Amino acid sequence: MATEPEPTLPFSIVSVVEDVLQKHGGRLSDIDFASRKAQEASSRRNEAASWLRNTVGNVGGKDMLDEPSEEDFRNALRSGIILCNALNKIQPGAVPKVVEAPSDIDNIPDGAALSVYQYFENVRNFLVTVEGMGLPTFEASDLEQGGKSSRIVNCVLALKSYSEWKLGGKNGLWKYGGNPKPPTYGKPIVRKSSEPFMRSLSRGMSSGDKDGLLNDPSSSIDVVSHDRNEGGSTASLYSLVREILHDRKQEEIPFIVESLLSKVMEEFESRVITLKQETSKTPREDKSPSEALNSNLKGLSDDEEMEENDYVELNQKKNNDVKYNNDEKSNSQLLRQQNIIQRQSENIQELKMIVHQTKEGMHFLHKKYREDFIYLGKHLQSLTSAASGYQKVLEENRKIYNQMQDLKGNIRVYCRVRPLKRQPNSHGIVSNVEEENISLIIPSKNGKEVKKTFTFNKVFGPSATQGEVFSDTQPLIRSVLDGFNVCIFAYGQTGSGKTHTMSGPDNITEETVGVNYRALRDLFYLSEQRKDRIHYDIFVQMLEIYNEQVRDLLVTDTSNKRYPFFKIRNSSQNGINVPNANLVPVSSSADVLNLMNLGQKNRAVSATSMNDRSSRSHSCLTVHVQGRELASGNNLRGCIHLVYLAGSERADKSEATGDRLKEAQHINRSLSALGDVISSLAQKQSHVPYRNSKLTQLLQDSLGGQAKTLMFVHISPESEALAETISTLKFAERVSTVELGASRVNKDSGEVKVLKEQITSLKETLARMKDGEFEHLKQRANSMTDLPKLKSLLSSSVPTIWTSGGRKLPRDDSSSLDSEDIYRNLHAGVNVNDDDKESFSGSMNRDESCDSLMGQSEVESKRSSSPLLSPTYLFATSDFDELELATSEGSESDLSWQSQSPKPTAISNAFVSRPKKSIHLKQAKNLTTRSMVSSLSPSSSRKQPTLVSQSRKHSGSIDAKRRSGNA
Ligand SMILES: Nc1ncnc2c1ncn2[C@@H]1O[C@H](COP(=O)(O)OP(=O)(O)OP(=O)(O)O)[C@@H](O)[C@H]1O
Repeated sequence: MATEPEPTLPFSIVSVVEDVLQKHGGRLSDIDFASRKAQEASSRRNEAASWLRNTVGNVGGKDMLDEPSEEDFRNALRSGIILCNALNKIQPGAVPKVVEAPSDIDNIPDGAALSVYQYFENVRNFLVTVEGMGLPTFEASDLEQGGKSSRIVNCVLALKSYSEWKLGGKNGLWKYGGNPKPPTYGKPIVRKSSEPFMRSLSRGMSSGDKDGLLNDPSSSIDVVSHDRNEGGSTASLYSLVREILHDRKQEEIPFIVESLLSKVMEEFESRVITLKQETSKTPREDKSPSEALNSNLKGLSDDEEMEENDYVELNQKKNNDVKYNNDEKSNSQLLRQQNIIQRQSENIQELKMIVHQTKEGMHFLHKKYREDFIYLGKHLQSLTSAASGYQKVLEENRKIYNQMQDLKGNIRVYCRVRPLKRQPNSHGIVSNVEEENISLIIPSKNGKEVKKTFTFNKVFGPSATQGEVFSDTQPLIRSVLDGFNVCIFAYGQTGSGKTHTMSGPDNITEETVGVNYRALRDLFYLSEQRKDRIHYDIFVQMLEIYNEQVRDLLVTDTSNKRYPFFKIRNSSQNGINVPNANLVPVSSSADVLNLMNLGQKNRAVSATSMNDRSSRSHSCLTVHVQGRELASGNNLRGCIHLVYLAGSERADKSEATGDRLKEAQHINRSLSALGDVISSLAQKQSHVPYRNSKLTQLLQDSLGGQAKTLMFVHISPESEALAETISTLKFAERVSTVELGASRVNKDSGEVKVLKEQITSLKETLARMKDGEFEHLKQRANSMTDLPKLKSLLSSSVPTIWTSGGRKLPRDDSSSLDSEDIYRNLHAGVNVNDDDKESFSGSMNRDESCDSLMGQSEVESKRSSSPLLSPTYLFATSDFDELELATSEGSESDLSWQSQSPKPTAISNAFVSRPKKSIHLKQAKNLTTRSMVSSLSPSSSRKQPTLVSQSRKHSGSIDAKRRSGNA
């Protein structure tokens, strides 16, 4: 069985003894040996007395005291009885006869001498026996006072030792010196003699023979044997011991040695305890670097974010530490550390794996993100292009929409017939109302009734609702928000229903509300619908033109009766022609209606004999729309004019005189100017006479160009209003058919025939010319069917050419003239006599309304110089018979003017020659009116060759027709 190697102490026993000797050696010399000796003697005596008492028991009725004094001890043993009994106990019969003490021993004083016999016999027997046993003895005198009680004690203790030896089962010869060990450390070592000890000690000291000391079995000081290999130390120890003991008495040495050994043991034990304590606390408090490293690594193991570099660094540190700890303990620690490192390595590998996976995940996400980004980019691109495409589509839609509006005609005329008033002796003249036609029953002089039909873009009968009337107006509102200018006129004789159409009746309901309100409602509704694309700002102006002066109707301070007049500036960039007038921002149709009410109050209204609400001025409500496209930032601007034209009644019927007559003249003049402008626009003339009236000047931006014009023409169905009705309808129809005729040129081959008839008419006119200057031209013209040739011929022959407006054109401008110009100027060259001028002046007052409707007012003075330009003339040329009937209820001067006018008659004759009913009425109106309007302004010369060439193709049929007509 393998034995555990004893742990090696970090200190030697020699060093302990040395330390004790050095510490306590000096003090040992001061020990009180006397007292120690007395103490020792007392202790031994007590031991002996105790043993005797236990062995012998009560002797003579007296027990041995536990701690007897020296005297008590001698007295108790003086009789020799106790001693003999004790000896007999150990060795029965050793003393065959013991002289007992007398029975009255209690009466004998302790110090009294016993009988000699007793004394001698017992003590002598005892001493002889003991001596025979080889035990120490004493002298009998020692039992007496002054004797050495120590020898008695030694004898008793020897006897005790013998007894114990014998009781231990030992037999044979007992030797007192055979007792090897002292009973305890604390008890003094009892030797029979100290000499052997001292001898052996001295011998060892003197000879240096350690064996002598070691071989002494009685020596209990064997500490040196442990240090026998410590040569130097042992020598110094000897010298120390010698120094301490050399002056001591023999009997003191055992005590000194005993004390020293006791101290040595104490010192040794304390050192061992200290060592144990240090050993037990060292693992906790004094960590080695490797242990500290382990702790660090453990901490790091918890940290999953430990960087690899840190780990390498720590690993190096650890390796260094491993080198530092190379003992077994360190090896175990190293093992633990290696385990930890292995775990850490595994953790790191795991972390690396996670990092790798995370990196791959991130890479994947990054790649996916890039793909998504690219996809989104493409998607966004497609969305952007789709959005821009959408914008383009919207723009295209807007263009198409407005082109469609254009195809309908930039100038559209709607006719509305008011319900017949229930008046006595009043009957209606409207016989029929269709989609685009209205027929009147016109009484003739001979009692026959003639049916006259007029054609418009739309005709609304008396039963038409407000909603139906507005339905065709609605598309124009959208155009306003698309950036177009729109102008809606309400035209007609006073009391014919203008206010009803535009505003509604007095008691307005949702159904009866007029065009104004509906248009504004749609305007705001559409602007609200478009607000995510376009932001609109909407402003309102309301102006009045009274006696050719412009007033602001949105003034709130009406205390000043003298309204300021405003100038019209058509050069403004923002489309606001009267910048000084109030321009009120609005956000709802209700705002506009409130402003309209204000304007209506401010409007100059005066009673007339025909209608107490008849207004004597034009009023114009203008809604300006400014939009900003949110996507592109583009701005657009549009406006809508809602125009109430003043009543167009004839001056004689309204019994106007004085101021009223002046008002009527201004009104008619401005209406005439409006007719001129519309006619010019319809013919696409390069010059449009906007500046001939405040009305046309104000509406300049909304008449012509991309602007859209809608005219509501109102007629009264009563027979009393026949003349006004016919005048109104003729003007309206001319406006309507002129525009539609222009758009139908390439569609209607029937026009070719009419154009050819125009040429024929020209030829016939020329034939009647008496002027010798043009005689040869007439002859040549008669032989010509090619207008360009005619034109070039005329331009080379005529030194000065006058336009319809009376402008004098230079010769080099003549190339721009067409056949109509030529035709017109041919007539302009005719001398008109004074009678003609007067008759014309007279006819103006007579038929002011007709004058205004015919559209010739550009230069008042030029009018008289060229009767051919008179509107009255133009009407007469188209349907002379009807006009004659219509105006038959007028003054005689009308008829006389017409009859006195030779040129209209000449022209009308040309048209009378053609069969009136041979062409569809509408077409006939269009063509006839076109021919008349053509006489006012030049048409496109580019179309002439085409028309002429067409005329050539059909010349045969025309000639045949003419021949049949003549026949
Ligand atoms: N389509 C219609 N249906 C029913 N009543 C109508 C219609 N048109 C006009 N009226 C009525 O005829 C009368 C005259 O109409 P309105 O006042 O509109 O004429 P006006 O042309 O505006 O006259 P003025 O030029 O004098 O202002 C009004 O009482 C009106 O209610």
